[in-house]
Amino acid sequence: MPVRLYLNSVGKSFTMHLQGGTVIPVVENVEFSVEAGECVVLGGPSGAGKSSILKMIYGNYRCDQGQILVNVGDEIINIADAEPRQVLRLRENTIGYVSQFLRTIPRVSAEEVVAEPLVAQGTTEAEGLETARSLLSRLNVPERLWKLPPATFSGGEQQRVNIARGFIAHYPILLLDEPTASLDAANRAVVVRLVEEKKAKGVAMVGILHDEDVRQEIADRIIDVTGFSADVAA
Ligand SMILES: Nc1ncnc2c1ncn2[C@@H]1O[C@H](COP(=O)(O)OP(=O)(O)OP(=O)(O)O)[C@@H](O)[C@H]1O
Repeated sequence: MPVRLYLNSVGKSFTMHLQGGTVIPVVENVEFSVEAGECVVLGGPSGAGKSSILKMIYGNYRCDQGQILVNVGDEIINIADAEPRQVLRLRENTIGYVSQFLRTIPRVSAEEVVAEPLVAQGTTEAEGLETARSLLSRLNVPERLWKLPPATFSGGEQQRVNIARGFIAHYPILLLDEPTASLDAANRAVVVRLVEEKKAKGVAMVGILHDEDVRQEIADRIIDVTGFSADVAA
């Protein structure tokens, strides 16, 4: 299977400018690749750097060292030195992010919120909404809510709207940031199936999943981030 994502000697530290420039080293020499159709789960204790690695891949955090290479058609792009405009383009067509938290936009209905990334990729509005409704239904979001803005939804309902939004579009690379946290068993099982469907389509995934059962079901490989610890004492 072709490699879709390759992290080469990636390192990250935070400089706390308001605390006299204290430097907090997080990870160094992070090295792994993810193939099409594979789900790699980042493991290790709290504070080991799992979220930081995911955020660097998504271009939210700059990495200080190394390369984060993604395959885009015939091109290889290094996210570590990509321009912000290039990062935004990657987020439209190449890298998706499924997280627990929904940023609600006032007056936009749940089905439109979900359909938006697919419509942005060129699908018609009608088809986007139809796919959105089918995902909302699979994730057990009650039909009476589909035309309402999610701002007033319960925490769990908002989370499921966000999961539907994260899975709807076609990205060759998908980042999973605790997508099953606080879901009930039925909806966890739906997420597991959605991940399996993405694998079958050749999507390369990197995830943070604390739920042991879900991890067992979807992880093809677990990478312990502790091995990349940049602890100054080490
Ligand atoms: N924006 C930031 N500014 C300063 N320090 C940060 C920032 N983000 C993360 N860190 C620090 O980097 C280290 C790794 O954090 P990170 O969130 O990546 O760990 P994690 O393995 O995902 O932890 P958890 O499982 O608890 O979410 C922590 O010591 C954290 O305090």
